[in-house]
Amino acid sequence: MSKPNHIVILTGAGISAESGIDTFRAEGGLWEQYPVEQVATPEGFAADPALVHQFYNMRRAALKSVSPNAAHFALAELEKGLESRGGSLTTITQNVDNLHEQGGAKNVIHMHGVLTSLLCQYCGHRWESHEDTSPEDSCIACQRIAGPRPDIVWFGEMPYELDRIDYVMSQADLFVSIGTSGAVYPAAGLVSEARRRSIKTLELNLEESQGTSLFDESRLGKAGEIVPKWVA
Ligand SMILES: CC(C)NC(=O)[C@H](Cc1c[nH]c2ccccc12)NC(=O)[C@H](CCCC/N=C(/NCCC(=O)O)S[C@H]1O[C@H](COP(=O)(O)OP(=O)(O)OC[C@H]2O[C@@H](n3cnc4c(N)ncnc43)[C@H](O)[C@@H]2O)[C@@H](O)[C@H]1O)NC(=O)OCc1ccccc1
Repeated sequence: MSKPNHIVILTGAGISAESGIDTFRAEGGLWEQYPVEQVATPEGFAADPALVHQFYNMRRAALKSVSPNAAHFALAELEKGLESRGGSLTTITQNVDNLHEQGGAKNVIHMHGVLTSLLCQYCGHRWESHEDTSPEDSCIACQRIAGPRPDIVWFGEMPYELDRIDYVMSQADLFVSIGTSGAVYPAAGLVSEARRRSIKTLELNLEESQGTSLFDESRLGKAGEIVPKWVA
C-alpha cells in the first residue's frame, strides 16, 4: 500500500497517561474517584453544580503541572511532515486536556470539549478561562449568575464538531486509534465508520480495547514508546 496521505487519529486518555493525567476506567481512575453520573451529566450539574465545578477545577488545576509526552510530540511531527508533502493529519481527541496543542499539533478536534473553556448555559457564550469556577460566578456576556459551566460534552449531550469529523473521515486513507478503551460512543463507532469506508485501521494501545477485533492491526504497548516507533 502506498504511503498514507490523509491520516485521522483518534486519541483517548491513554495518550496522556504518561504525562501524569489519570485515565477514566483504570484502577483508581477518575470514574472510581468520582461517580460519573454526578460529575459528567447535565442532570448531575443541575443537582449539584458545586460538586461539578470542584471536579473540573481539580482537573484544570492539574493541567498546569503536566506537559506533553513523546507520543504527543511524535504526532505533531507527523502532522508537519504530511502537511509539507500535500497530505494531512487530523487528531480527533476525546481528551479535554490541551497536550496535543502543547506538543505542537495544529489540526485538533476536541469532540468532548476542553478544560480551559467555559460555556454560558443561558446565552451560549464561550470564553477561555484557566481559573477555578463556582456556581456564584456570572456570565461575562449576559451577566447572569450561575451561567458559566465547563465547556465539556457530558453523557447524553451531543459531541462537538461531528460534521467536521464526518468530513475528515471521508478524506482519510488511514485511521489510527491511540490510548482509548473504545467504551464511549460515538467515538468508539469511528473504527466501524472507517471499515465502512474501506479505510485501513490501526490500534496503538496499552492493552486490548473493546474495539480491538475491529482493527486491521493492533500493536500493544505504552503510547510514549509505540507511537514514536510507528511514526519513525
Ligand atoms: C458509557 C457508554 C456506553 N455511553 C455512551 O457511549 C453514551 C451513550 C451512548 C450513545 N451512543 C451509544 C451507543 C451504544 C451505547 C451507549 C451509547 N454516549 C454519550 O452520551 C455521548 C457523549 C459521550 C461523551 C461523554 N464525555 C466524556 N468526556 C468528557 C467529560 C470529562 O472528560 O470529564 S467521555 C470520557 O470517557 C471516555 C473515556 O474513554 P478513554 O479516553 O478511552 O479512557 P479509558 O480510561 O476508558 O481508557 C484508557 C485506555 O488507554 C489505555 N492506556 C492506558 N495507559 C496507556 C498508555 N500509557 N499508553 C497507551 N494506552 C494506554 C488503556 O488500556 C485503556 O484502553 C472518553 O470519551 C472521555 O472523553 N453523547 C451522545 O451519544 O449524544 C447523542 C448523539 C450521538 C451522536 C450523534 C448525535 C447524538
